[in-house]
Amino acid sequence: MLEQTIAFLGAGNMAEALIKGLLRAGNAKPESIIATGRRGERLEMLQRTYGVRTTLDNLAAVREADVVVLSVKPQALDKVLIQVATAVDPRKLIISVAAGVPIAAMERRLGAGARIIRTMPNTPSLVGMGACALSPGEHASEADLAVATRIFQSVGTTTVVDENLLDAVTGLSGSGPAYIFLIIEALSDAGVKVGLPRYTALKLASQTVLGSAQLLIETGAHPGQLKDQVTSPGGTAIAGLHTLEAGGLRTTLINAVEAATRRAKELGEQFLEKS
Ligand SMILES: NC(=O)C1=CN([C@@H]2O[C@H](COP(=O)(O)OP(=O)(O)OC[C@H]3O[C@@H](n4cnc5c(N)ncnc54)[C@H](OP(=O)(O)O)[C@@H]3O)[C@@H](O)[C@H]2O)C=CC1
Ligand SMILES: O=C(O)[C@@H]1CCC=N1
Repeated sequence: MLEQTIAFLGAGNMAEALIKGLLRAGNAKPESIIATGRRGERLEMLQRTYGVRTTLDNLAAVREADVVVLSVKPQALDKVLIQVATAVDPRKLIISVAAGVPIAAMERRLGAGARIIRTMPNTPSLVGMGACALSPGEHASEADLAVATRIFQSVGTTTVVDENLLDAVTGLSGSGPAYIFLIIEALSDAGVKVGLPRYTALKLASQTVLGSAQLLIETGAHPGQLKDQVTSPGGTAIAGLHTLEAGGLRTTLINAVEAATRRAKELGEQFLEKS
């Protein structure tokens, strides 16, 4: 159980996933969580559902908190940092989930000694299956990293990476759920095309993605080896794979991750230009 009071500035999708995970894992008490936002009705819903404290006042939340999670959109972050900077001191740990925004840019607003950990989680955190990478800033201690790791381990797996790799993480696992949902939707459409009822197709497509990932993780085998196990000589899978290769699926996925990584860098540059 974390003893700290944790404030989530901007209680949207990511913050809710983390709040839910922390409570479900028994890692935090509802009364030690404060969620902020702009809309009263959203905050009321969070209070009703999770029993957490809420406020429209970011500054008041930061004053009370030991750990501050910056969970607004990158475009809204600068304004929030300016708003709360006077209440941030070296006793508080700052955790950012904002895509693209560099630690140095946040330090510029919060003071050079600020203890910051920049992270990149993803939305499967909502069901405890997230993948999060964390990058500690210069002034964050080992204990800070342990606290942040504990928070994100409540909703999935964690990895520590150098900050210069976080945009790549954003392109791969941060944005990745969107790619996978598109693939599942497309596979379901394909199932319907070959005659399956929609519900059956969606169920089979989702379980195939889940099961394949689980098989890969549990066996530790190379994906190529597992692919070969599905692929009989002259069989059905190789016919499908040939079509995917002809359609450039690998290149398309590589291009997608590269484009999302580039976009994360752009968001960081835009933040630096404006701040
Ligand atoms: N969604 C994802 O897949 C991922 C998102 N992230 C990062 O997480 C962060 C949040 O994203 P996400 O949760 O999806 O976005 P949401 O839009 O769901 O949440 C952002 C929340 O911030 C609130 N907000 C906006 N301005 C302020 C303000 N000035 N003070 C307090 N609250 C404010 C919004 O309230 P209102 O609705 O009232 O405006 C909203 O509830 C982003 O920085 C994003 O880069 C990281 C990994 C994955
Ligand atoms: O699209 C976005 O900006 C966010 C960041 C990572 C995933 N979604």
